[in-house]
Amino acid sequence: MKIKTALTIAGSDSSGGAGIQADLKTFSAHGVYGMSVITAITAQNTQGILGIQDVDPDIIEKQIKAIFDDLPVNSVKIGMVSQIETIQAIYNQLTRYQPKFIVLDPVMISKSGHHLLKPKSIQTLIKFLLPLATIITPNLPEAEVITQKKIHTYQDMEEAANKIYTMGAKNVFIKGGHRKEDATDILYDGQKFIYFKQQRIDTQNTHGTGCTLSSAIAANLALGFPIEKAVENAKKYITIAINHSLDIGKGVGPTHHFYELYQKSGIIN
Ligand SMILES: Nc1ncnc2c1ncn2[C@@H]1O[C@H](COP(=O)(O)OP(=O)(O)O)[C@@H](O)[C@H]1O
Ligand SMILES: Cc1ncc(COP(=O)(O)OP(=O)(O)O)c(N)n1
Repeated sequence: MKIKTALTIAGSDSSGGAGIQADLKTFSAHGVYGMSVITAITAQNTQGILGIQDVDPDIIEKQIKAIFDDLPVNSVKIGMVSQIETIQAIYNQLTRYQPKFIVLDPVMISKSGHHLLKPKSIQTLIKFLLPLATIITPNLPEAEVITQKKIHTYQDMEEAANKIYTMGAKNVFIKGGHRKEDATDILYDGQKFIYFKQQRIDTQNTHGTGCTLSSAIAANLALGFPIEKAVENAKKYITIAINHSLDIGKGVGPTHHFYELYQKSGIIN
């Protein structure tokens, strides 16, 4: 069997629950070979973020170049991009190498309330990275920022998906993890809205859910699944990962990436 590969371009989370660490665990659980470009180092745990150090844009470009000049890349996931210079570095290299699939998680603010994207960089992300996306995966607050409109109902989620689609993303997946009623997400491919219905799981341990979901989509695209099936599989994956989330640390614990769980579930062979 030919090995499939995925690249995450994201920030490091020292506590291992989100960012690069969650992405690589997710790739591994799918049997996909993971590679990483680190955009920023966060000193982070289940309680919050103590500090952020951005990586020099030049070394970000070199990390991307080092990978694409040597290794096959079946899909790319983009997470925390932090600042304008980082976005430009990623844009320069991805337009050069043109990977087939780009999953863009427009990470803005962590659950603990810290800015992971400087507010003045939002328009740069929308202008440069959004049009490169095979699929963009905003949570509700991120979709509200991108569309500049409040979202309460399913109808609002559909309207936001439609608006973000017109901005240039080929598919839009609005995540409902911040809904009170349920955790239903909606995918829009420019023609139809597909609902991924899910009851809320009663747990406080949801650190890294967005990172896990977006990297699971990237893993499924790398494995060759079409977009709708890739999202369906990823939604199953995140639901199992939250169901088995870990009560570790003093705050919001992380999701669990346990290869055998996914094998037993039938999502992964
Ligand atoms: N309590 C929960 N129960 C079930 N699914 C959840 C829960 N919280 C989040 N999810 C799911 O996790 C995925 C990530 O969503 P979300 O938590 O909104 O992302 P983010 O981490 O970017 O804020 C979505 O599929 C969402 O529906
Ligand atoms: C380094 C890093 N990247 C992204 C996030 C945000 O992760 P997310 O999956 O949205 O989870 P929460 O932080 O909201 O729990 C992060 N925290 N750190």
